[in-house]
Amino acid sequence: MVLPAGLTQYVVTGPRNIAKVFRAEGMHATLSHVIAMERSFGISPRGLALYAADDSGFGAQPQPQSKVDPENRVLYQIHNLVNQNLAGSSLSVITEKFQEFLATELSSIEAIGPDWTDVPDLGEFLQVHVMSAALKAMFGTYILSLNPTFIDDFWAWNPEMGTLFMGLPKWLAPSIYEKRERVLQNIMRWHDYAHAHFDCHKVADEDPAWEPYFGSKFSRKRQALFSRWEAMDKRSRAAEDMSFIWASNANSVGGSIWFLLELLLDPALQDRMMNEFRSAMVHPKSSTSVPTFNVDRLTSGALCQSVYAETLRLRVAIMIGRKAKYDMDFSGWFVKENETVAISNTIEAMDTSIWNTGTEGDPHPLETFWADRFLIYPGDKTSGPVKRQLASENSSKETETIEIERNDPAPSPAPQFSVKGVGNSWVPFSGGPRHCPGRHFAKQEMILVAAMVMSAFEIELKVEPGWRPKNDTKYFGFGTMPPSGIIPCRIRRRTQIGV
Ligand code: HEM
Repeated sequence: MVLPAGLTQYVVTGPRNIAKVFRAEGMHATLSHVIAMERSFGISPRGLALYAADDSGFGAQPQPQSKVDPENRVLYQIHNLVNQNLAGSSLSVITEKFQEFLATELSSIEAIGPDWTDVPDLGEFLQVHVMSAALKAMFGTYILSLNPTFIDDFWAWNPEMGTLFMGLPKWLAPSIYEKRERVLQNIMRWHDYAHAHFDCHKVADEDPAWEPYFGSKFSRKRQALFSRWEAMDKRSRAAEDMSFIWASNANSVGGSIWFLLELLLDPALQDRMMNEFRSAMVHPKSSTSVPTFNVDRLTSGALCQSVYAETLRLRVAIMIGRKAKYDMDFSGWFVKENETVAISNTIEAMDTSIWNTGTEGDPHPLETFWADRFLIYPGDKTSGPVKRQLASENSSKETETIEIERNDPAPSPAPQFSVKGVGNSWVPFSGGPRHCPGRHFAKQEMILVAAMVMSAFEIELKVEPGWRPKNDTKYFGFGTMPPSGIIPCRIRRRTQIGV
């Protein structure tokens, strides 16, 4: 495996071994987070020293051998803050604002009216509008109004994130470092302005849930937390926010592009999906404005969830690193204390001994997208994510314990979404104490984007018959791989929303 100098790792495979890695007690997170902060996000030397000194782990209690002052548990404290605020009522505010901004953004694209308009690249169209709405929801409107090129600058730097991580020196690629610098300078400009106009410590119940300077209360809490450490100078605060903006946008926007593409490539799937979208639609203010949705209803739709899960199964390729705290046994393979291991979500996602690959008459190889892979149809033993033989083993175990009451209602004919039996094989968000804290928002964002765009617009891809997009493997190992190349299409506004 190609790694930055000094890092060697073993790749751990199989659900039982994956579960062992995710269990907190035997594993540290690796240095890769600190390496990324230095190389990809350009943290200052002082900030880097603060991060590198944090050997306390991600548990609520610091590691017993940890030497860092509990006050300086920077990695744990930032992780914890994100985890607490990207769930529950704090997340609801952000999601609400995301919908509001995306609806306004899509409603006001003047170039697209009732007649077809050529759009050179669907990917770029979504990168601009989805990122704009997500940034404003999370961080307020000034981050963009002060930096009109922010979104272009971000997407110009994004493909180089991995190259920087691998340690490419500045003298060999000064232009890549300039791209990184532009994003950092944009964030610093926004931080200066926001701090000059609003007190980031205003995070009490009576303080606004959202304002235009910092955006969400969560964003203010981040700034207030950073201000506790002297070493978190201007550049380090900007680098930390840049890492967050990357973690959220590079992954979710790529996922949103794929979700929408799968619908556009399959008209029958599109019809089925529109039914789920319509049942969760909150009617728009006017016949041409973009509708918003009841997010809980929308994201609990069985087909929506299956398409979302299948999209991430196929399009996310991440290497999740951990370091052994003591000698460990993985099904007869031994890893010594302090050696590093990695999990590849792609290896697990392609394991034919675990996953359902369809039937002889209706095959669905794991390399291909199957919208129904995560759906269990009542009475159909060939359905569901788990390979048939394993599924019947699981269900015979269940029938031993579940007694059916005589008056039980007949089973619903509707399919149910399920990840039962593939929990440690579907791991695009990692797991254990470092489970991606943005996973709830990522799911909402991807499904909302498809629902809002498809309800407001008709889109026709301008591609050769039989064209299938491919993953851009430049991003392999770093998260969601967007489709490679451009996706020309034409778009027009629906005259009747959602129909
Ligand atoms: C499809 C979308 C996404 C995927 C596949 C994804 C995946 C991941 C993975 C695999 C990790 C590393 C966990 C580890 O080291 O074990 C991670 C970390 C992280 N993700 Fe996500 N993510 C996504 C969306 C988001 C979103 C939308 C946000 C924020 C709104 C977010 C915020 C973060 C943060 C802050 C971390 C670092 C956590 C820490 O160091 O404690 N992610 N993500």
